[in-house]
Amino acid sequence: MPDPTPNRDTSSWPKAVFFDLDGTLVDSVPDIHEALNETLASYGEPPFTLEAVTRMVGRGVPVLIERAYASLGKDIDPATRDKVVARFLSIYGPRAARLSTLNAGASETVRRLNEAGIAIGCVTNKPEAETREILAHFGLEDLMAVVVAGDAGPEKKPAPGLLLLAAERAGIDPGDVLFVGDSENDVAAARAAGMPILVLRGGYTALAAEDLGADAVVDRLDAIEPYFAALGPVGHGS
Ligand SMILES: O=C(O)COP(=O)(O)O
Ligand SMILES: [Mg+2]
Repeated sequence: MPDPTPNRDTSSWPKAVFFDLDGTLVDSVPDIHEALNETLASYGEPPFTLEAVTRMVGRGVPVLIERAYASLGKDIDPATRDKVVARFLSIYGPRAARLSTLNAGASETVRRLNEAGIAIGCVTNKPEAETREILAHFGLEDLMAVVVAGDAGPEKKPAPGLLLLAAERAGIDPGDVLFVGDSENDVAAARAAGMPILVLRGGYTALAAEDLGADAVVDRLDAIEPYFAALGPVGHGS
């Protein structure tokens, strides 16, 4: 048992919890996999396995397409890539939540924190339209104080800009926000933004969860709350 820390007031920390989307709130890769293969087929290219696509997700759609073509051993110039991105989104957009499922504890955790007065955000490299479609499909969009997606303007994660924009829009100091993600991009973005970071095991990364450099690793999203006291303004960084 950890020592009790009676003088530490962490009851008001965090003021907000931001969640990554793909691989964190939602296991979204089945829909990405299907749409990517349909996109590639339309250009006469062969399909990838679900596992291969899982390793391509995490840096946004343009990088997904670049990684797919790199895996095919093909160079792709920026103009062609943008055309393929547009085709992918036209296929993926209308059915981004058909095969996807919520990760264990996602809905309950977002609801409970929201009821406790903690502002909830979603900060993802995925574009906003598809992000909102997925959140709405799972009944989470209305619970979000802020949604900042990959096309919001700032450089995508691992840069900190999307997280900082979300904090600004929520009117909350970045140090009062906990970020929950699944990959090295999330950890790097959170560190650069000055936010503590928890990582969910089993997300979209080739690395072991313990090696991502997060403040802690959780097996399920409903296991994050016990970490609040330790990661709060006093505990963080100690
Ligand atoms: O769109 C992606 O590549 C990944 O999105 P994420 O930031 O929600 O993991
Ligand atoms: Mg992710």
